[in-house]
Order: sequence, then structure tokens, then C-alpha cells
Amino acid sequence: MTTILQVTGLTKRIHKKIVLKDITFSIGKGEIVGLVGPNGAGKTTIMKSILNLTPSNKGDIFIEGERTSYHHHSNFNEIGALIENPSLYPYLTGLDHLKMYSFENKIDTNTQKILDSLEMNSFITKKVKNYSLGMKQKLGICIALINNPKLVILDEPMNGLDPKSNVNLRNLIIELSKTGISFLISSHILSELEKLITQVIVINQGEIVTKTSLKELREVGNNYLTLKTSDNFLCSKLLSNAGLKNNVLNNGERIQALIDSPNSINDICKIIFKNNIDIIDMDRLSNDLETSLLRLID
Ligand SMILES: Nc1ncnc2c1ncn2[C@@H]1O[C@H](COP(=O)(O)OP(=O)(O)OP(=O)(O)O)[C@@H](O)[C@H]1O
Repeated sequence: MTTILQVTGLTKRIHKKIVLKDITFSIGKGEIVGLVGPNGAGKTTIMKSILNLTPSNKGDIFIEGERTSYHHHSNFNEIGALIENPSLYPYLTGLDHLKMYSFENKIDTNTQKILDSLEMNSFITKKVKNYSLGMKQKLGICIALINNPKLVILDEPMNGLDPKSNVNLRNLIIELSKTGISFLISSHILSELEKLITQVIVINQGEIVTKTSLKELREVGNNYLTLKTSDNFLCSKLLSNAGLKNNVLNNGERIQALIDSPNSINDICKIIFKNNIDIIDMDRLSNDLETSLLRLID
């Protein structure tokens, strides 16, 4: 896969505090990467550093293999970004903003598609001073996408968007990623983010905790099988004797057994069947993204 963004050893100190420590990651063509972590973890600082909006003390940023810096930024044309709140002019219309930010000073068919996808046509000719929070956010996203960038950096793009607009934005991002556009997106709304991203970077106190696929992140921590059998107490005892961790729940209603190896489910079933116990019901409980993330950060 072609690498669009490569960040290596990014380190930043503000006064005496280290806010980014040796941040290294890359984003491939068409990837949608989520940047998640608690407040103050360093997400916005990473995004601003990539865009050279804030200086770093160490590290390199490469866009399509070409190093970028304060003095070498011609490839910044390939990046679209929305960091924190969009900076907008209250007495200009949304359309004025789009023409101003467009390299060709016009609304082309791609921009019109974005306006349609985000349902912006009803307000785009109105002055920004009359916009709601969500309308301003949509305009900011549209500005980030307007010049057909190869990489789009979005800091909390779902801020202020209603549920329908969230779905519209998600569909648009997925559609654009299929055309080869890469995304780096931070968000605290993990339930939304997980419908979108292919990879996730977890950051805590300025350091990358992990970069992994969504599937692997969900598997962090514990995974349980819950069982209802013809004899839960006997079954639990047999599993414990075999070294398989489990508890009996709700006065003997169900057993919760830990799946901590690829063989766990097979081992549990073998013990049950070997001892002539019947399985009445069986269910697998996995962590949601939020629980996995909290475990990882803990
Ligand atoms: N201008 C600044 N002066 C001093 N400290 C700063 C400044 N900007 C950021 N920081 C510190 O850098 C750290 C990272 O901040 P950053 O805004 O990148 O976090 P974040 O992960 O984006 O947080 P949030 O989820 O709250 O937006 C924090 O400890 C913050 O206090």
C-alpha cells in the first residue's frame, strides 16, 4: 500500500512539559485512521504538528515520501484539514468561503457533490453569522475537502452534527476513502468513529499506546463466553479443575468463562460434552471499543 503520511519520532515540549514523545506512525492510501485518547493526550498537537501549525522539537513528517517542514511545504496542497473550530468570516456566505478556499476559485462538480452529501444547499448562500454550530462545522469539513486532497485531517468532525448529518458525513468519508483519499480523524464519539475507521491509534499522555485494527482493539482485555448448561455448578467445577477461569453468575443461572486463548472455546466444549452435560444456551460477550480503550489506557 502506498504510504501517504509518515510521522517519525515526533517529540514536542511546551515549557518543561513533554506533550508528544517519539510519535511514529504512517497512513496508507485510502486508509481511515482514528486518533483516540483522553483529554489532553496530545491528539490536536499531533494534527497541528503534521500541518506545521505548531513547531516540534524533534521528528519528521513525510507526505508521499517527501519531507515537509516550515520551509518545505509545497506538498501541503495535498492536505485538507479542520482543526478545532473552523475560522469563518461572519459577513461572508458559505459559498464565498468555498470560492475563496478553492484553488480554482470556483465550485466544481466534486464540491457540489460534497454540498449535496452533507445537505448544505439550503444554507450555503446565507451569511455565516446566521449559521448554527452544525452548519459551521459542515462548512469547515467542506473547506477541508474542497481541493481534492490526498490526506484529510479532521479534529472532532462530528462536533455539533445531528444524527442524520453524522450518517451523511460517515458515508461521504467512506466513499472518498474508496477513491484513495486518506483520513486521520480524532473523535471522542467512539461509537461513531468505529463505524468509519480501518485503523486506530491510541494515544495517552503524549505517547502512542498502540496502533492496531479495530478488531484487535476490541479483543484487548477480556473476552467471555456465557453458558447455560444442564448442570452449571458441576460444569463450573470441571472447568476450574481443568484450569479454565470461570464464575457461576446469578445464583447458578449462567456460567461466565474466560476466553484467553484460541483453544478456549474448544476446550470448554470438550469438557462439557465429555461429562454428558447439555448446553442449553451459549453467547460470546466482547468488549465494546470504549471498554477496550479504557482497559488499554489503564
Ligand atoms: N498552547 C499551549 N500551552 C501550554 N500547554 C499546551 C498548549 N497546547 C497544548 N498544551 C498541552 O499539551 C497537551 C496536549 O494537548 P492537546 O490539545 O493536543 O490534547 P488533545 O488530546 O487534543 O485533548 P482534547 O481531547 O481535550 O482535545 C495537554 O497537556 C495540553 O495542556
